[in-house]
Amino acid sequence: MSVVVENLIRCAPGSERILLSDVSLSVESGAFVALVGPSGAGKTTLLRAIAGLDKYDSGTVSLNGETLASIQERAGKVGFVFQSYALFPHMTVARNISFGLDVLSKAQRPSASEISARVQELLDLMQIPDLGKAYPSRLSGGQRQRVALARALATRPDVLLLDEPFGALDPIVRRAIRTWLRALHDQLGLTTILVTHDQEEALEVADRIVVMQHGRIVQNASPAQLDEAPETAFVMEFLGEAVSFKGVIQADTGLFIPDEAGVLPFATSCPAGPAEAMIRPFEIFPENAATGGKIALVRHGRRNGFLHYSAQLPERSVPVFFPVHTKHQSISDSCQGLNIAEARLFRNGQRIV
Ligand SMILES: Nc1ncnc2c1ncn2[C@@H]1O[C@H](COP(=O)(O)OP(=O)(O)OP(=O)(O)O)[C@@H](O)[C@H]1O
Repeated sequence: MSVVVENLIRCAPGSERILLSDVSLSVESGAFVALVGPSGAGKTTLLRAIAGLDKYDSGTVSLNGETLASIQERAGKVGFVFQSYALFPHMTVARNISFGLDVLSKAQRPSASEISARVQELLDLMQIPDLGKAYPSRLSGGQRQRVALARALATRPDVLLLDEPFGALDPIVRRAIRTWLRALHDQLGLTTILVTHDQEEALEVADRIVVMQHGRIVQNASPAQLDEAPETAFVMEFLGEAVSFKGVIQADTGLFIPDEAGVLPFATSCPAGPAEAMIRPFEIFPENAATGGKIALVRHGRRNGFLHYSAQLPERSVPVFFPVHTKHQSISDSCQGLNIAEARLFRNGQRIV
């Protein structure tokens, strides 16, 4: 089921403060979209608007081309899960899962035996087949979140909205559960929108990443496009560690000339003028690595699949990462200059092309 948001505007109740500023977003049926951005960017506000939980001042939200104005109309089509598991502590796991079905009107409600079969099917799907009779207090964080997901899926929604569902889980469980969630999304043919603070999580599970800032969408792209061509310096920094070098693009030579000594110029087809080159530490290449070079390379250790070094420039040191399979011996303790030709170029915070 596709989700289309058009020109959504929402002000804080009773004030002029804009929470969503003309937001438009189109999510294809079957897509897995991650909404990312700094705290207060408007991610939850947008998700709640899509869920029909909050009113907005203008704009439309449609599901499969149909504008739906209230949560009642959306019940069953949209399932949502929040960070706080919000399970009812006095109900068993099975009752928690069937809650959305139990509260349906008599005409809509499946029979008791259909409900219990559905609950068991969901417990199996969530890989917690034996927990139906347990109470939430007995469950681990990961199990509770699976129950919350099962509850959201009980009405067989087409759209799944997730607001930081894994925020409270430890990193190992978090990694396992997100891989499993992506498989579940594919298996059930859902359209999923996930709000997350974890950029790595977003890049790993989503087909598209929507970056929000100040109540607006600043970029909506595939993970590869976002990495290759971030629209703004903010997006570049937000999605991972980045090093910035100020400089100027020369009209006559077509070279970006960095201000700092020890950083090598590189050719660009971008228009001349002042610019900022931004690059990931693993894209920086120490040129003419040799003992006795001008720039010392200091090893710090190994993290996230990279050997972490810093290059000691005259005014500051900058991180330089090498893939872990790089042989120690082949990394010299100094170099003649840093090659930053892989950098993206920005002017006034906007990428120049
Ligand atoms: N009902 C409300 N009344 C007034 N301000 C609100 C209301 N709901 C949200 N806000 C404000 O709107 C802004 C966006 O909030 P929102 O929760 O959508 O951000 P977010 O991107 O989800 O942030 P986080 O990552 O911290 O959850 C915040 O500044 C928040 O204080």
